[in-house]
Amino acid sequence: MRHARISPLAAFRTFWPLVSVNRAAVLVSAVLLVAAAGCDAGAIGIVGVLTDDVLTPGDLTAFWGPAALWLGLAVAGAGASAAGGYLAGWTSEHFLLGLRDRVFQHLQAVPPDALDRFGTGDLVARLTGDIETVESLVASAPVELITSAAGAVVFAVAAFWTSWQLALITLSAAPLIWFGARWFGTLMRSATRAERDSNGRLATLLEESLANMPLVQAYGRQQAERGKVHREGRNWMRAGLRQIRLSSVYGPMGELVETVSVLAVIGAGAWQISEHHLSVGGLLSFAAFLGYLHPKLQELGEIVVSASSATAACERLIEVLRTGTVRDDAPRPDVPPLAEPVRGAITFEDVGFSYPGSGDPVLDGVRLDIAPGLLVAVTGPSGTGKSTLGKLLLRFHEPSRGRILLDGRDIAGLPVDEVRRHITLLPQDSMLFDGTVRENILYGRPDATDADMIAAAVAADAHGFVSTLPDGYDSPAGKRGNNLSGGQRRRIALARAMLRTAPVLILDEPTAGLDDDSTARIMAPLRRLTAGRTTFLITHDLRLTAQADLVLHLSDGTVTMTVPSLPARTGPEPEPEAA
Ligand SMILES: Nc1ncnc2c1ncn2[C@@H]1O[C@H](COP(=O)(O)OP(=O)(O)OP(=O)(O)O)[C@@H](O)[C@H]1O
Repeated sequence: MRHARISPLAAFRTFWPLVSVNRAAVLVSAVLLVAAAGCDAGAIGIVGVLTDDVLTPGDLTAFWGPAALWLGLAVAGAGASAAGGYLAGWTSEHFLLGLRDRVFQHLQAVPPDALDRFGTGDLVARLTGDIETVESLVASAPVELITSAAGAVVFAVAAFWTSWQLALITLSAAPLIWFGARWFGTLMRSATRAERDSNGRLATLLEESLANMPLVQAYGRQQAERGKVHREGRNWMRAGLRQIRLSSVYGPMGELVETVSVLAVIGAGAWQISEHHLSVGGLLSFAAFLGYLHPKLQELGEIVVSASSATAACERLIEVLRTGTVRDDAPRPDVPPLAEPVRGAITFEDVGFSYPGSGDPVLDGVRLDIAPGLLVAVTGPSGTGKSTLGKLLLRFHEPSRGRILLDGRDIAGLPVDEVRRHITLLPQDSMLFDGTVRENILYGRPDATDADMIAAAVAADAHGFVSTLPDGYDSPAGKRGNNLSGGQRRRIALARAMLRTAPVLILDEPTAGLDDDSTARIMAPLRRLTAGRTTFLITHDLRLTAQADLVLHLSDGTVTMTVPSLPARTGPEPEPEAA
């Protein structure tokens, strides 16, 4: 798979405006770090003075002035370095937090199926490792670049001031370091891209394998799963080793260049001293400047290398940010806001839909007119578009043609949040969170009172079993609700849906996977939930179809509508269990 390639500068321009960074903090930290480098340079200059004025003549009285100045510079340098370093770190951490929030916010607006192509583990890798790498390029690298470049300039000027001939010899290595860094940067970038992609694939594999552990163990497939994890782990290791090989060559190559340059300086310095163009103190100062200048040049080279390799992570994040979100323009002026209370009348006007990238229409010219409060069973063979109908209602996707109306308003012209506020989805998978039972029920309406919550649990036939849990509503549901049985999870999900007061309901196979007893237990709560709400009940279960006011049968993209032979909502509404 080919990836869009971007330069470090383009990556910086993409990500820098995404997060509001405290620019004053960036500037102050850079100034402080440059000041620290200035103090170091000043202190080194004093080495030469001490050598020539104190050590060579053996004059202790000349020691105290330069010594006090050196100490003062050391204290000021340490203070500036500590404050500048902290401020730079503070900016980086805030940038990281802001960028992760921003990318996560984008993901929340992407239709759920569009996220599937990444895989959960890979998305986690992008939101953690890749974001940190982007931070290193966009927030940390500019400060490092400014301070290293300023440090290099300060020490280079000081070196020129001491001996311009020796300084020229030293700086002749700079172009070598620069081109070397560019070349290594290109190699590191492709190595990093391979490493990040492999990391994402391994994370997805691990996530899937761990989530499916009951199946893996029950089918005795542990060895096969171990094999898959090992193979992907080996790919990751190889990609990591390629990075290590490159960086282990880059460091020593820089040191080699430095050694050659130092030897040349010592030789030329010795010749200058013999010609009386330079004092021993001057050569010592120069050597000390060199000791500081070379690391700065090396740092600049490393910034070039790591900036190039960081673009690989930038590309992976840009892929996420370019994944299309649900269109949520400003409300269309021709669509008046919904009149409260929303009744839940649903109309499909000649609706057609194809998934992006697949030519065949899933729905083709669907026309429906559903009066408020009707229970509509949606049936049809697998893959005929029953769930797709619900996704269009929730605006996870937009119809390719036609319109969907809620109480006569085109939902495409209303804010997405407004549409979803009036629709409750009860997905096939109960989707509980790792919190308490209370938190899971209140997810439907966080500001509901305890009395409302308990009333919803009673109506969902959940109150009885919740009361027997050790901590009642404060008992942990476990990861994905694992502390509860399948039927109990379903009833908690029902209570959560009950708490929402939305007039439209989408139930996706509410009895799938439940045995007869559990199905029988949720029938009455289901009828209470659907009462008075326009309900789309996606189901293959004939017991549920028989309860409906209308049955929609999907086939070949079109819909036929029938009235079930057994009229449904007749007879008294079943009473909820006693609280
Ligand atoms: N995200 C997607 N991208 C591409 N095609 C999709 C996507 N989701 C579903 N489809 C295709 O659209 C068609 C309708 O899918 P949908 O899930 O709506 O069917 P369904 O009637 O609900 O099936 P089932 O009864 O098996 O749940 C199927 O052919 C499916 O392969």
